[in-house]
Amino acid sequence: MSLPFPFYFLHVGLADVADVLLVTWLLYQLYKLLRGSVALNVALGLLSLYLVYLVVNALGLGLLSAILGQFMSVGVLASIILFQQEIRRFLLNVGKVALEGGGPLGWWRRPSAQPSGAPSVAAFVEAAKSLASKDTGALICFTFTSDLSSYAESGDRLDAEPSKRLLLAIFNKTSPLHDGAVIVAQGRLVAARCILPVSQNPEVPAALGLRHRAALGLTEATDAVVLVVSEETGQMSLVRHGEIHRGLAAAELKSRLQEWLLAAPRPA
Ligand SMILES: Nc1ncnc2c1ncn2[C@@H]1O[C@H](COP(=O)(O)OP(=O)(O)OP(=O)(O)O)[C@@H](O)[C@H]1O
Repeated sequence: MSLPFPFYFLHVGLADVADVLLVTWLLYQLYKLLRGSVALNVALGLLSLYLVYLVVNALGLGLLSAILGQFMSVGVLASIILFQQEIRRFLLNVGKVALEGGGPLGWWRRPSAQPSGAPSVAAFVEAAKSLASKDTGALICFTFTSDLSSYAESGDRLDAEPSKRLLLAIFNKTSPLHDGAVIVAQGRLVAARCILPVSQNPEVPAALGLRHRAALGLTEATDAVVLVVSEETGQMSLVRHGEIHRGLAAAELKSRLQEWLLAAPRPA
């Protein structure tokens, strides 16, 4: 069925309108899923390449069109490889909703039934101070819009209220949970012993070992803020957007963390 307002050369039917609305909704869900991660930049790069391909094709530039066409023909396979983390996360969420039930909207990134809002920083700062004074290492990641569930899955699930005592118990050198990172989301300790992606940036100072490189790696790929306590030097650092702020005093750590956690966008 055609609408009563056919455009000049287009015949717009109701099915076309529904089609466009569905694609818009899908693209919005995709944006929400990728927002805050490098995958969004990759997706935008691929989209730009596809638009160039369409223009080149329409202009009839044979050679360029053939070259870009080669990329496009392997596009689906390349996308699966490039977005394997996101596809896995998406399928995990679909499976979770199928098992636990829930409405049709927001199923892509349904927030957990945890209290929302920024976590109180006092417990983290007090724990960091105490760990630093005993030269005990720690790695604590605060997540905002980026979904860190794939990293949380690499460790042990906790879902606990953050407290200084609990953080000290986790990072105690004799604790089976002390290795790796703790992930904090929506004011809860989600998981411990998590493995983070290590930064490959050649400009990272050689003095920084794997703990600091892991903090940098995560913040290069996501909008997380990471608190690091060095086992070697007892220094406290904060990492955000792939940048490290080292040797912070407790007061500075507290004010920066407070500022960053409050300024950060909440998940949709
Ligand atoms: N990819 C990773 N994800 C999470 N934690 C990691 C990762 N790699 C290393 N770690 C943690 O860092 C510890 C090793 O730290 P390493 O001494 O190499 O780093 P560092 O940056 O020099 O830190 P420190 O100053 O505390 O010694 C490991 O025992 C582990 O707990």
